[in-house]
Amino acid sequence: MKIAILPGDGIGPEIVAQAVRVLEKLKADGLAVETVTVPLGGAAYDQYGEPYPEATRDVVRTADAILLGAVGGPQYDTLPRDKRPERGLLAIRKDLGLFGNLRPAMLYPELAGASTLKPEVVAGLDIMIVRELTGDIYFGQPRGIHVNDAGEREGFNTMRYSESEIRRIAKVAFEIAQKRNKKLCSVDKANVLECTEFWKEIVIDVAKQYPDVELSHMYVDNAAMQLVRNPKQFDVIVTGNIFGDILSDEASMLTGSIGMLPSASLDANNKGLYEPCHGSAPDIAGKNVANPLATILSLAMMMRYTFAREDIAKRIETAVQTVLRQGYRTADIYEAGTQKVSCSGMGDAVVAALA
Ligand SMILES: NC(=O)c1ccc[n+]([C@@H]2O[C@H](COP(=O)([O-])OP(=O)(O)OC[C@H]3O[C@@H](n4cnc5c(N)ncnc54)[C@H](O)[C@@H]3O)[C@@H](O)[C@H]2O)c1
Ligand SMILES: CC(C)[C@H](C(=O)O)[C@@H](O)C(=O)O
Ligand SMILES: [Mg+2]
Repeated sequence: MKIAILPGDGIGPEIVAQAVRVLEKLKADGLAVETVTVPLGGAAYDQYGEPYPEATRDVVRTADAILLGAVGGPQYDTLPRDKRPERGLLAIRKDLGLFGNLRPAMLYPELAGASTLKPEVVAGLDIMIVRELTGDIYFGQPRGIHVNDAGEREGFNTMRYSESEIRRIAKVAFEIAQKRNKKLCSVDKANVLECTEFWKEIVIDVAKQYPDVELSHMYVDNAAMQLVRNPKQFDVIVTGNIFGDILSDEASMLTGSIGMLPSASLDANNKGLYEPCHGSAPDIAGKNVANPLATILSLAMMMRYTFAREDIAKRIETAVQTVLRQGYRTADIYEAGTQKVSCSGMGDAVVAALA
């Protein structure tokens, strides 16, 4: 296994360090792992003047899988847009064709009280959000900020989806639904946006190949509401890039904290980039208080999806469950009666639980 490690910015290096310790433990137990660490985002800009430099590109293109922390920070927000950390992240996703973004929102029973929702609303929650990751308003041309015909400054982006882009993500979502509870909800804004009306049409067509999956449709505004009203009505959700970005952050809070939500970004051959759904959290960076579990759980997803090592994925997930059962909590999921630990303290606990 050749794994590229991209710590990134803010809390990125702190949380990735804990996942790397898990990897080192697996290596000590006999797993053949080779890692290479390269910068992305602000860290890459600082070193190379580019958020996705050639040195990083060369490594990630030949790696089997990539583990990323997070990118971004206020010190980079005034750079020209093409130099910003977030552009580096979009560039790596596009460059590697990572169109299928899986964001599972699962509640560990031990964290039922950490959710801001009533325990009975979230108990047993297990949703998979399938977010399209290389299209939509994120990449559509034209875009920019210009002076319009009326002489006024104007910002604009373009929402676009081609038929093949919709077909391939719908296929991923139907196949995941087939392996789960066979319920797929496609989220759109077909009542207003032609682009997503087209999305809906194509998803309905793809559904003909999956008669065993029950397909439903929901407008994104309603979906945002339903996710907090009755999240357990969902099994798999498939949606475009921008709606998926927003709904997955919303879903993360159902699980107790955004620090719990992992993700996989896959290409057509299950080569993947694995990262927590959250950002670089500049407000807590450098304090050793961030929750590393989303990153550690992202490593579990890597074992499952890229390396087809369900046994190792389960081993990591079981270790996470064990430390939660033992009562260890980082600040974001802390409740009275549990034991508060630092980011590296949580890493210690997970490594010990792996033994
Ligand atoms: N995939 C990515 O790399 C990614 C994702 C989202 C945002 N960003 C970038 O991150 C920067 C900050 O963005 P933001 O503040 O909107 O979102 P954020 O996810 O970084 O932080 C939102 C809030 O959640 C908290 N939080 C996030 N992760 C946590 C963790 N592991 N443990 C404990 N608390 C955690 C933060 O402290 C903050 O209060 C921006 O530059 C943004 O562009 C990057
Ligand atoms: C940082 C940003 C480009 C990114 C996105 O919008 O996809 C982030 O919010 C995410 O969810 O991974
Ligand atoms: Mg996001």
